[in-house]
Amino acid sequence: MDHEHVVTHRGERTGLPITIAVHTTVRGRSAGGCRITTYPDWRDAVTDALRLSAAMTAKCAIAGLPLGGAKTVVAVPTAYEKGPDLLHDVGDLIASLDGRYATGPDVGTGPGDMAVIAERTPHVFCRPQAAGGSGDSSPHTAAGVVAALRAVCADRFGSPDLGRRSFAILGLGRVGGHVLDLLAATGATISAADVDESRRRPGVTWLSPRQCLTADVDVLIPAALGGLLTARTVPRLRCAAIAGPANNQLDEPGTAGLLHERGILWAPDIVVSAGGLINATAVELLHETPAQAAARVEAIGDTLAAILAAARAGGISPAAAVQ
Ligand SMILES: NC(=O)c1ccc[n+]([C@@H]2O[C@H](COP(=O)([O-])OP(=O)(O)OC[C@H]3O[C@@H](n4cnc5c(N)ncnc54)[C@H](O)[C@@H]3O)[C@@H](O)[C@H]2O)c1
Repeated sequence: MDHEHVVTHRGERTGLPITIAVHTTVRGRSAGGCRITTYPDWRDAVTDALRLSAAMTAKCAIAGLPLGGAKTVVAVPTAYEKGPDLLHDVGDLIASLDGRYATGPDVGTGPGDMAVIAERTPHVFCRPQAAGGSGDSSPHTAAGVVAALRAVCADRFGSPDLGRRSFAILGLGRVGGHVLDLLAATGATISAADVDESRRRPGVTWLSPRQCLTADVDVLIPAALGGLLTARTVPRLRCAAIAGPANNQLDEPGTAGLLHERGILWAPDIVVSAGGLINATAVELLHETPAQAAARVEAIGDTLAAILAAARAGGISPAAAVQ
């Protein structure tokens, strides 16, 4: 057993199976989001909690946070509408761990849900600012992405100057929209796509999602869904580098090798996407000032630069270097 503590509990109000997996608290208390979604069987949710909590340990360590990894996973029936009862069940189970674990948003939960969980336990991060939390994480995630883009451009093109480069942003949601604003301020050449046409922006070349994925640009920025880099899509790519906030961009780990063989620099999403987590946990769990938290987010650039340098020196992919 790799994990320090795993508990599956039937919620007293809802009867739904809630699993909390604490991977480790060796580096500090554990943190990780609360995922509420459907699974074929509740045991699959337990398996997911084990996998996701171990991944959180790696994410916190790479981000330089003195925290361990953990995760809450709740398996709900199809079309289930969550309400305060379920969130209070989750809060009670977190409270039973006496501060060893703090939760935040994940698939199926958002900052508003964190405020409801906080009615049962203080061990919550990423609540809305009005509820005493650090608020929307997406501007901080975007700041981390831009720090990562500078490191990518320095490594791939010999200069961190973003204004001289072209970018294609796939997904103009909360994070993608902020990244676009930050890049536009540098004078960079930007194209973008979103399935939602209402996200179209003036001054930006608008593409279909398919065109965006294969755009002839310096850097592709995946900012929508994961799983877009596959054995089928990699041969069609025309970008020189890829770095973005979307989680789980590779369909499977071996795809990093395909990108490396094609000479496309892929910055691991576990590093690039960490800004929101870093800011929220630094401010709410480690009680740092906003300036200290911002410095941690900015350090994503230094962390990635070191990974890219190690990859270059070893002739291996950045994904292999981050292992
Ligand atoms: N919000 C954060 O702080 C944060 C932190 C870490 C990682 N991420 C990851 O970054 C990604 C974006 O997060 P977000 O918070 O901006 O989400 P969001 O839902 O606000 O935005 C996603 C955008 O992608 C668009 N989209 C969906 N499918 C698409 C497709 N096939 N082609 C083109 N566009 C498509 C949606 O219309 C939407 O505008 C997600 O993968 C998320 O898990 C977000």
